[in-house]
Amino acid sequence: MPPDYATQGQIDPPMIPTLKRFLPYLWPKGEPGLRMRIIVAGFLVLCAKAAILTMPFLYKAVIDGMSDDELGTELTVLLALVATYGLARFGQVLFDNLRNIVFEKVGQQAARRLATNVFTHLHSLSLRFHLGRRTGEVTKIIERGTKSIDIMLYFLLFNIAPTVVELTAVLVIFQIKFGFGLVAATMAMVAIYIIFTRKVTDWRNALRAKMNDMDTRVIGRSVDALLNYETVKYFTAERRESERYDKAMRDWAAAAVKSENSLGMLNIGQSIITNLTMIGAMAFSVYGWQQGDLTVGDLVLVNALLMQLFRPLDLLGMVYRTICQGLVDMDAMFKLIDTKQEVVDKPGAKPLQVSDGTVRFENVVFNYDDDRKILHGLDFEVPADGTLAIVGPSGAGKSTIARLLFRFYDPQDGRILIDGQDIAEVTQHSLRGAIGIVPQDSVLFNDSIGYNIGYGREGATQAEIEEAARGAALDGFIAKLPDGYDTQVGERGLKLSGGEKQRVAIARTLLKNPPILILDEATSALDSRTEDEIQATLAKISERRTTLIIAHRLSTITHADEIIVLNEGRIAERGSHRQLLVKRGLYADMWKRQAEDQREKA
Ligand SMILES: Nc1ncnc2c1ncn2[C@@H]1O[C@H](COP(=O)(O)OP(=O)(O)OP(=O)(O)O)[C@@H](O)[C@H]1O
Repeated sequence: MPPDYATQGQIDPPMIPTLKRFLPYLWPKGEPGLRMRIIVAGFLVLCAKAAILTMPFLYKAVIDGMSDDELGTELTVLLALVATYGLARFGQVLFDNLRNIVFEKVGQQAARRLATNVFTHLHSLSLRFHLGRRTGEVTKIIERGTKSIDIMLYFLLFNIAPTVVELTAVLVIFQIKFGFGLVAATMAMVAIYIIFTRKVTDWRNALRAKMNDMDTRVIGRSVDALLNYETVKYFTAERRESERYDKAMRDWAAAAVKSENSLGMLNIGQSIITNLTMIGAMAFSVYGWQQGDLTVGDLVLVNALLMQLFRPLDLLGMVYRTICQGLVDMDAMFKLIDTKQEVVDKPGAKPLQVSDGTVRFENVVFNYDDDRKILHGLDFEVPADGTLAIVGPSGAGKSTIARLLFRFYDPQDGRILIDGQDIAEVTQHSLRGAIGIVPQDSVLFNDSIGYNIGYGREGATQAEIEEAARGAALDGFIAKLPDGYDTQVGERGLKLSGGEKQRVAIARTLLKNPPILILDEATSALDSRTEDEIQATLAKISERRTTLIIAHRLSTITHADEIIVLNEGRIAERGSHRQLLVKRGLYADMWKRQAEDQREKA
C-alpha cells in the first residue's frame, strides 16, 4: 500500500488542526530570545503602519495649505510638511527592513526545528516504511514543508495582521472625518473583494495542487531513474526513460499553464472591484467638495488612504493562496511526522544486558504481508561464543532471520531472546548496539573511506580506524590510493568494487566490536585469496562472539557448531557439517553440487 503522505493532490487540509500544530513555531517555547524578536518585529510593523497612515494626512495638509490663501504664503510651513512627508516615507522603508532583519532568525529557526524533527522521525520509522517510500518524494515534502513554515510565519505576521490593523485604522479615520457612509462602502468593498479572491483562489489552489502532484511524481520518477542508471544502461532504456520523463513533464507543463492563466483572471476581477470603489469614493469626495463640506485635500486623503489599503489587498490572493499552499505542504509534512513507528520500545523498556550473548529463537512465526507466511515456527539457539550457520535456497527466509534479530520487524508469534531477555522488551538502541552485521550487499555513505569505516563507532580515532582496516585486510588497498583514507567512495559506495565495499563493511563492524555478529554471506564478493584472508579474520573475530552466519557457499561454514538448513521458512535439517553429510539429505545434496561446481571451475 503506498504511503498516504504522498497524496499531494489534497487541497483541503484540516485548517485548524494544521494551524494549531504550527502555533508552537509561531511562538516558540523555551526560546525567550526568539519570542522577544517576534515582539520587536510586531512593534516595528506598527511603526511602519503609523508612518504609512501619516502620509495621506501630510499630503492633505500640503494640498490644503496650497489652496488656502493664508497658509499658502507660509512657504516654510509647506516645506516642513513636505520634509515630514519624506521622513514618513523613509520611516516606512526603514521599519519594514528592520522588521525583516529582526524576524529572519525566527523563520529560519522554525524551519530548522521542523526539518530536524522530521529527519529524526524518519530515522525512527521501520524498515517497512523505508522500503515503501520514494526518496525523491520524501525529500520534496520536507523541502516544501520547511519552506512553507517560514513563508507562513512571514505572511501571517507581516501581511494579514498589519492589513487588519491598517483597515481598522482607515475605517476609524473615515468614520471620524467623513461619516458612516464611506465606512459602510469601504467595508462592503473589502468583503466583496475577500469573497471574490477566496473563491477564485480556491479554484486556483485545486489547479496548483494538481500541478504539485505532478511535480512530485516527476521528481520521484527522475530520482528513481537516476538511482537505477546502471539498470537503465543495461537495458538500453535511456530513450524509454526520457520519454516517460517527458510525458510526465508535459502533463506538468499543461497544469502549470492553466495555473498561471488563472492568475490573470484573478487580477482582472480584483482590479474591477478596487477601481469601482475608487471611483465611488472619489465621486463622494467631489460631491462633498461641491457641497462645501470637503476640501481638495480631503479628496486627496480619501484617495491616498484607499490606494494604500489596496496595496496589501492586491497581494491578498497571493497571500491566501500561499497560506493554503503552506497548509497543504505542512499537512503533508505533519503526516510524515505522524507516520506511526511500527516497532516501538515498550514503556519502561530497559537496556539489554549482554552477559554471554546466547541467542534463542522460540517458535518464531513471521510474515511480511498477511497473505504469505515466511517463517513457520523457528526454534534454534546460538550458544554463547558459538557459531550457527543458516543455509538454504534463495528466498527461504535466511536474511529475514537477521532482520528479526535486529528487531526491524516483530514476529507474529514466538519470541527471540538474548541471554534470556525477550528482545521486544528491551530498548531497540541497546539491542542494535549489541549486534554487528556484515550484510550481503553493503551500501556506503557518499563520503571518504575513513568516514565509512569510522561510522562503526562514534568518536573512533584514526588509529582505531586504521586498525579496523587492517583487520579487514583493507589497509593494503587504501595505501595504494592517492588520497588514502580520504578517498571519496561515491554515491552508495559505487566507486569501490563489491569486494572492497564488503571489506569496508567488515572493518566498520570490527570497530563496533559487538558481542553478537551476523555475517550475511559476508565474503560473497571477494576473490578466493582475499576470501581466505577475510575468512581467517572473521573466524578469529567470531571466536569470542556469538555468530550467526547466513551462507550460500557451504565451504565457508564447515566449522560452524551447528548448521540449520532452512527450506520455505522451516528447518529441514540441522546438525554439524559431518552429521549433515552423513544424513545424505538436502545439505549433502547442496554440498555435492557445490563441490562439483568448484571442480568444474578449477
Ligand atoms: N520487505 C519485504 N516485504 C515482503 N516480502 C519480503 C520482504 N523481504 C523479503 N520478502 C520475502 O520473504 C522471503 C524471504 O526473504 P529473505 O530475504 O529472508 O530470503 P533469503 O533466504 O535470505 O534469500 P537469499 O538467499 O536470496 O538472500 C522471500 O520470498 C522474499 O520475497
